[in-house]
Amino acid sequence: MKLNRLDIPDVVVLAPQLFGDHRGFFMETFRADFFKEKIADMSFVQDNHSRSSQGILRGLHYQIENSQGKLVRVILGQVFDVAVDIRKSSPTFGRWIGQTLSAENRKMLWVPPGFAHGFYVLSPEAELVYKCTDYYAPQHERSIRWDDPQIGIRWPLIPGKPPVLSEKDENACMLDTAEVFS
Ligand SMILES: Cc1cn([C@H]2C[C@H](O)[C@@H](COP(=O)(O)OP(=O)(O)O[C@H]3O[C@@H](C)C(=O)[C@@H](O)[C@H]3O)O2)c(=O)[nH]c1=O
Repeated sequence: MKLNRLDIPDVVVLAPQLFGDHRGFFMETFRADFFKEKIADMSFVQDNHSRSSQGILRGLHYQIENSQGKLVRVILGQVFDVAVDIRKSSPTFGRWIGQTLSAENRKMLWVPPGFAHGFYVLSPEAELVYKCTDYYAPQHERSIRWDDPQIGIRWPLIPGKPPVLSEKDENACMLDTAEVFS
């Protein structure tokens, strides 16, 4: 597993080692010992899987209590995946990291607790799977606007494919009025 720390050091891109042969390929996508030693001493309690069509944007989501760390990968298609640091005391508060994750590049993004997460679908269809360090807690769910100018995410929007949002995400608030982490 190759590990690459990004401009926000807590956010990590992982690239599994691929073993290809005449049958196809094999790769390890998660090992608790590696994760604990190299990234964070946290355990995962929930796995999620979602499918979305091109132009769908989900985010920017977080849970203000039971904050979830998420280990995200794409098993079909391609997305632009984003983590935003919303820890008030962090030197990188309000900054974002974006990575293209695809079934082809097999990269994974580690979005730590204390970050908001979202993605925009670049391919005709995309399926995302992600492991979470805490359980879904709808009462603590929050959403920040994907296009908050204070955050300034440079989404690689496809011409003619403006982001399609859920009603919850349409009504999301800006970072300056959002509940954030201390
Ligand atoms: C997230 C989630 C949703 N649900 C249900 C609630 C709802 O009826 C349906 C769809 O939920 P949502 O609209 O919140 O799904 P979605 O917009 O895909 O929400 C997800 O977005 C990405 C960006 C994340 O980071 C995730 O943590 C999660 O917030 O699924 C669960 O049962 N368990 C879960 O863990």
